[in-house]
Amino acid sequence: MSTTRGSKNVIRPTMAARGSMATVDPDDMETDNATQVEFEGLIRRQLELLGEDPERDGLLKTPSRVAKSMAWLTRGYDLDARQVIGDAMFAENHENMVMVRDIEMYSMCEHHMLPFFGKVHVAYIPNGKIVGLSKLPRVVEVFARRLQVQERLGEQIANALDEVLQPKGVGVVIEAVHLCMMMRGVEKQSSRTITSSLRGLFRDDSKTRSEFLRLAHGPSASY
Ligand SMILES: Nc1nc2c(ncn2[C@@H]2O[C@H](COP(=O)(O)OP(=O)(O)OP(=O)(O)O)[C@@H](O)[C@H]2O)c(=O)[nH]1
Ligand SMILES: [Zn+2]
Repeated sequence: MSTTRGSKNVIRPTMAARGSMATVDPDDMETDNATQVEFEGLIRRQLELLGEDPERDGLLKTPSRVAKSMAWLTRGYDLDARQVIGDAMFAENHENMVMVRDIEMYSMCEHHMLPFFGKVHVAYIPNGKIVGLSKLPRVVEVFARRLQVQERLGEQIANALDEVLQPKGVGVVIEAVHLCMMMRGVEKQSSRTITSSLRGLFRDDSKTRSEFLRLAHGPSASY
């Protein structure tokens, strides 16, 4: 389950941003100076090609802001699902479905590098061990924070949970809107894309599949 960008020169998030995603300052990005300078140069050139003046006051810090922002938005390349789950797996004989639904997700489509975002519903049936609930949204982050397509995002989440938890089944449903279909191109404002990735009993057992899809698509609770 190799998930890193490798050793190439890339703008990268800090160790803190990789390990503890909830608390890190998005501006707190580490990178080697040469990579940062090169990236900022590209953004400055992009501004010029857009007919802008990169020296005007409002744009002076934009290349550096964009570099930090992109490092943050793609930090999933430096994360690994197995590491994120760590040892938060506990022996437990729970034989029914466990589901965390309505997990907020922000990603970027690899075709236009525009955001797509929405909700992810993740469920599994344990096989002798359960996982810390917070780890399911963390695994979503590992794969969402990259250049993606929605279908692959769901498959990668399902594969990672299947591999690490070895459960009786896994189900992942993603409901998302794509800005590349809203603010440009076909300009459809209310269409949503729904994908599902099913493994084990979720794929092979119709009752399990129905229960999962009913729970995933049912109304959200309001607390
Ligand atoms: N399957 C899939 N397609 C996506 C996703 N995100 C964006 N796309 C699509 O990628 C396709 C790229 O098509 P192209 O014809 O190469 O690009 P384009 O001319 O910009 O396409 P339009 O968006 O139709 O203007 C578009 O149909 C997008 O809607 C995704 O997550 N999954
Ligand atoms: Zn797109």
